Amino acid sequence: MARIASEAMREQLEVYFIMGSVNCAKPPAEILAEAIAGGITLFQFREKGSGALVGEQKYELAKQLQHICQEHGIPFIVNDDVELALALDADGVHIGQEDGDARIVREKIGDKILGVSAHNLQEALAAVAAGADYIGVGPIYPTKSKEDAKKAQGPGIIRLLRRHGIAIPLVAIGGITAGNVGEVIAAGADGVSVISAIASAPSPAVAARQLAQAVHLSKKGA
Ligand SMILES: Nc1nc(C(F)(F)F)ncc1COP(=O)(O)OP(=O)(O)O
Ligand SMILES: [Mg+2]
Repeated sequence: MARIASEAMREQLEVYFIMGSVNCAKPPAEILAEAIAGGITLFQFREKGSGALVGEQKYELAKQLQHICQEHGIPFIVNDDVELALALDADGVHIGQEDGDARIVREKIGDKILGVSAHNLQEALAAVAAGADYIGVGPIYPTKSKEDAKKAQGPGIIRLLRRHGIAIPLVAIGGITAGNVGEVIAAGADGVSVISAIASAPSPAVAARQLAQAVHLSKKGA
């Protein structure tokens, strides 16, 4: 298997749903199936925060959600837990600045998708050098989905990275809604990643569809 091509990665990043059991008021499998029906393009299993599952229960939930993704051709990414990603033969992993050395993770996962969080130009340059396939940049807007989130930077950080020649596929994260997708794509993001905008929506399918429409509209206009 070869590394994913940049163009394919950019497309997959368009509507990137991130979720774990703590984000769900209904069964996670139900929410994921609805989100897929609404048009998400990529899924990240992020089992984290107070009350998150661990051990066998975490593994079983991951397997259940991975199966749903495989049934619909949606790539399945695991947050933080590289060993779990390898055990499941997941499509990739996402790591942050505190989750270990991206170079070592790249060696461990071979050609699987590697996503790395970046909050500034130095971290973005390091992620590119380490062999990341995409970077997650944010939080762009204030978020309640991540207990230890850094200060929101606004879409300007995306513009700054692009202006300094960061050309790698880039997804914006943090407080994203259908209403602010336009400015994030206009700033140079290839897509948006959300947790509560879909997981907490009355209809995850409608929420996913509105995000997808907003991204496509903004990309056409970009
Ligand atoms: N999980 C993430 N996914 C993305 C993605 F690009 F995929 F949208 N970007 C950023 C993060 C945040 O990653 P990290 O800083 O390690 O915090 P946590 O492990 O609590 O999520
Ligand atoms: Mg992390």
